[in-house]
Amino acid sequence: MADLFSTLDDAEPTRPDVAGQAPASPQPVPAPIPTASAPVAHEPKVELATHASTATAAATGYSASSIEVLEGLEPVRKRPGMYIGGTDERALHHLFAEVLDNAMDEAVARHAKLITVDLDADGFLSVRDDGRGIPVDPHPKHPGKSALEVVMTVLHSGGKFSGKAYETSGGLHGVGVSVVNALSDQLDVTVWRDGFEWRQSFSRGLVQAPIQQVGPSKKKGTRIRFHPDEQIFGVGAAFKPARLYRMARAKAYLFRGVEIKWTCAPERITDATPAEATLHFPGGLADALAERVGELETVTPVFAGRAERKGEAGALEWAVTWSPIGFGDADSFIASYCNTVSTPDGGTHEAGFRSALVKGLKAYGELTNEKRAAQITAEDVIANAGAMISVFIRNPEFQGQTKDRLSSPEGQRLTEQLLRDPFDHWLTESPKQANALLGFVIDRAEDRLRRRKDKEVQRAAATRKLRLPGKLSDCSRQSAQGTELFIVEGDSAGGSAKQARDRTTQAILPLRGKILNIASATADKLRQNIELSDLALALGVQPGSRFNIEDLRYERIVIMTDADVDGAHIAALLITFFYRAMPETIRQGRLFMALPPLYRISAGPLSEYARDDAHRDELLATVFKGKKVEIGRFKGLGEMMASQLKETTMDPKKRTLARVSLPDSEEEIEDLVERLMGRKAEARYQFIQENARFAVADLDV
Ligand SMILES: Nc1ncnc2c1ncn2[C@@H]1O[C@H](COP(=O)(O)OP(=O)(O)OP(=O)(O)O)[C@@H](O)[C@H]1O
Ligand SMILES: [Mg+2]
Ligand SMILES: [Mg+2]
Repeated sequence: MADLFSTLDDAEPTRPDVAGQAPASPQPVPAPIPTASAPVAHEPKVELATHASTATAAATGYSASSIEVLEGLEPVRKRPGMYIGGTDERALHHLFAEVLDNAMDEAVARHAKLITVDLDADGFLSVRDDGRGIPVDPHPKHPGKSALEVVMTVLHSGGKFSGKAYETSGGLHGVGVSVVNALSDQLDVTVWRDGFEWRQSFSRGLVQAPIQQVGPSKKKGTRIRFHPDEQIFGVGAAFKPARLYRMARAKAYLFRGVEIKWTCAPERITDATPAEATLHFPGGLADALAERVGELETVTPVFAGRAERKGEAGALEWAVTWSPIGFGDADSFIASYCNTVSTPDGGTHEAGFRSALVKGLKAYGELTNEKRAAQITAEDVIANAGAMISVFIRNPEFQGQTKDRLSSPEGQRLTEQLLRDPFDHWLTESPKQANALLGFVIDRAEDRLRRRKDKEVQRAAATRKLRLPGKLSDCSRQSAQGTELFIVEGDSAGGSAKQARDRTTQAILPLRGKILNIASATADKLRQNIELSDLALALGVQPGSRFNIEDLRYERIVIMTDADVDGAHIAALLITFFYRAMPETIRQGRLFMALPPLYRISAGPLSEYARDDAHRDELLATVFKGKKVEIGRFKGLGEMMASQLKETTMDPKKRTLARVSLPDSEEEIEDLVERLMGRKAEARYQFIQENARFAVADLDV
């Protein structure tokens, strides 16, 4: 062993740190420490090492021959995840992003004006631009190969490393199109350049034939036509026109100097995606945001603009607005881009954006003597903002090849720098909108501070007297009067409910999974059920004989589950639990069911929620009669936005609750419980389906 170690030291004679860490003196070295110039001492040891590793190899099957070096594009096919983030639908569409990014780089460098995207009937996707065309002359470092072939088959080959051929490009690794090539069962490149048309074809990254000069041509540009490999993406994997169209459209908004022509074989389209479209948006991000915001009422008009750095490359375009009720499917959003590459995970440019907004608002607060502005944080500014930002910088750094997050510090510096002045101007220019925005953001800050305080009070209260379950989000009011506990199915619905509630009077307790089937459970089992004992804790009562309605910590108990069969089952279990363990809650009319809607029906600006199929049909026949409607079905509470949940189900001013009541005779009750809870799953399922809204729930509040 000792010999082996010294051999390892020998192997790195140039590493000073290793030499420095050699055992301290005194060193009774039997032989001189071998160096590179002492081959005699060296040799036998190398042999020994070989010997030793062979012995290990025999035992483990792991030796030098186990270490593979993947050649050419093999690594891409072996580990696609590293290059395109997986092999799922998102990864598949990333192939399009790579090819489109390259065409867009040509456009942003002002060499191309027109990009054509076409998905044909056979599932081949073509992206063509009228730029300079990928160079086709022989590559100096790869004899016998054209630059085109090198670009297509060699990783880390490209014209975007030096900044000479492109100034601010989305491409930077020299990997993108070669990865697309590796993962396509067929890929054909056509280049028009220097008076000729050239072609070359590949399959799974391998050249099918040498580059071919097809004939003279006056055109210029590049076309990449490819078909994703089913061996990689799975049989039947295919591009989704809607997704491609959305990506192309988003791209066109990012550079007004480009026009994207979209065509798609009609037989591939299954939704409202157009078969043909010309995408050209001189209004840029301001238009993109206006379209996304639509008719929503906003706190201020859209704040949008563009700025460039003087003297060196670097530009910013932005558009932002604030909506008190969120933006359809989210309370806030930022769509960010760097060099036209979408960065869904954000990064430094978003940080710079937030920081410019916070600093600007705080400065404006100081200017107008609004002291409360001092407490604003980025969280408050962004909480209800809808924003789009696009930066152009030199040599950006992203995380990974899919470029989901921008990591160059330059992103923050540039964004903050270029946004500060215009934002300050915008604020001071129109005090009316500035004050509206500042007031709105201060409200958010105060909400946040109140929440924090609530939490502290809650915690203090919990340690002072009762032991409350950790997942309970209690309301801040101490007395029971006017308060409600919402028992919610699952953590995600719990999250939405927490956002949607009125913190003063509404408490939320999420329950996980299906609770125990009470009707058939023994008393012991019942006590052991954590979800149920948490529920009793939250209510402040003891189930069973020691129950005292005076202990109830809330005026109302509201069961809020999804409007589906599973939700109905959970609700049935809970009602039975209350009936068995604390029937007084029902007798005194303190137990309720929330009635979340199942559908959202809209036609233009008009929208209504429907509780169930019957309600939906009724609305369609009345309010929406003769209108072209869109019907959305909520899969669960967790899917609803906080604002929707509040409006439809939780806000005492707008919601409907159903009070749980008991049938008159004991007999009927037992029959109902037996049907709902008994061991006969069949009977229960049928009953719940027939009575999805519950026979026991009958009274509106
Ligand atoms: N449409 C095009 N027009 C002109 N040149 C192109 C085009 N597409 C690719 N190229 C050339 O091929 C090179 C390699 O493209 P590839 O997508 O593999 O890498 P990249 O764009 O440099 O970096 P990234 O891996 O970040 O995309 C580019 O740098 C560019 O020089
Ligand atoms: Mg590229
Ligand atoms: Mg390459």
